[in-house]
Amino acid sequence: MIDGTAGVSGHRHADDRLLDDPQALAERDPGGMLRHTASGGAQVRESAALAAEANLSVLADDGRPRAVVIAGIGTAGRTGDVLATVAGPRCPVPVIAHRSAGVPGWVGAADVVIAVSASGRSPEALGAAEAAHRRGARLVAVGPADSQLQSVAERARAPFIPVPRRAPARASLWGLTVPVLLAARALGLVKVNEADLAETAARLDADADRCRPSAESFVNPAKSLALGLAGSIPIVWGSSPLASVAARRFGDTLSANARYPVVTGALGEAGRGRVGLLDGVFGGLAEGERDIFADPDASTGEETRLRLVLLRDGGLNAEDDADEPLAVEERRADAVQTLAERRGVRCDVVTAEGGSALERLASLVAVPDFASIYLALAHGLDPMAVPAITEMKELANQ
Ligand SMILES: O=P(O)(O)OC[C@H]1O[C@](O)(CO)[C@@H](O)[C@@H]1O
Repeated sequence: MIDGTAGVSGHRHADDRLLDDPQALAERDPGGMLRHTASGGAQVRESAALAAEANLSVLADDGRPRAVVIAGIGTAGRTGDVLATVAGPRCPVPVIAHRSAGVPGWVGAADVVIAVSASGRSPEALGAAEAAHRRGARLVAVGPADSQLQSVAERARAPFIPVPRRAPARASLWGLTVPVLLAARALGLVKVNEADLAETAARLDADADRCRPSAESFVNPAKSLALGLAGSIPIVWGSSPLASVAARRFGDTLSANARYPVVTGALGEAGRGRVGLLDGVFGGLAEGERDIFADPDASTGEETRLRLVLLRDGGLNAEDDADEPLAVEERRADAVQTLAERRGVRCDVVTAEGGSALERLASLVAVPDFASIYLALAHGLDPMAVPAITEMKELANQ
């Protein structure tokens, strides 16, 4: 064994039969990542109720802030990106996701800091909460009850939303996101109403049902997405700012759960540069040399290829509320699909559904979340325990 691989197990090639064996799935998922991920709808309802009990209305006492900083790392940091995209380009104040300890130098009494941590003890969220308090900024904190973050919030007399801890943090995206959105709503910065929350929760429930372990690969969109990605280098592009947040989230879960390298981002940006990947060693050049008669079971792993996942916003956002005209986003998404087809690069498309921005985001996140777990399981990897993260923390002494 190579030094440092203790605790690392799994197999290089995905075993697709595992995915249709519910007992094997359960054995390989001892921490219950599938179960935790299926709780997205329940997390939305629970966090909405917890936020209603916290006194968020005090946030509005000092009027509209100059800026809102969402401080946290990993999944907690992603909630800042979600807020920025749900608030949209018409948001009257800057919404900034901040991922290092402390707060930006300009933060002061005119600003609001939302500190988020699934464990309630990340140095980034704690450092930001302390700094916000010192500088007289309005503070809101989101984390588990009785955590260090709660103590800082109490010292600062700041609202605290006690979101129950689910390990790992990436299984808590919805539980952490909803309080952030509701804090911003109390400040008058986003329009998220009770119906949006209920519909988002229902959407997450329905997707969890479609992606349940007992649903076989040919009817289960997450299992088929996972099997399509197996052995590839995934490229995940979002057609709109909202879809690009979902793309980055898929990058988080593909890396942490399935341990796949992945390129993610916004199609608008990719179209001016990274789209060139489709022509390269893992794209058109590999596809051009592919022997279509070769036995796929005899694969050596040397023919690693790109697989494009396109997250399309579906054309539901009102044009006057968007960064770019919808038609431009749609044309770009059609164009990249054509490009991939011309080069033989396979492409999966997930199209957003639902009325509100939050529900559309949920519809782009849910199936990929499950797919990342099924991909891990097909490789015999425990999607929850990531030895490299633990080892990294130990070595860096965090
Ligand atoms: O949400 P927390 O507990 O502050 O942790 C931040 C990040 O650090 C990790 O625990 C990894 O160390 C991630 O799982 C998490 O998203």
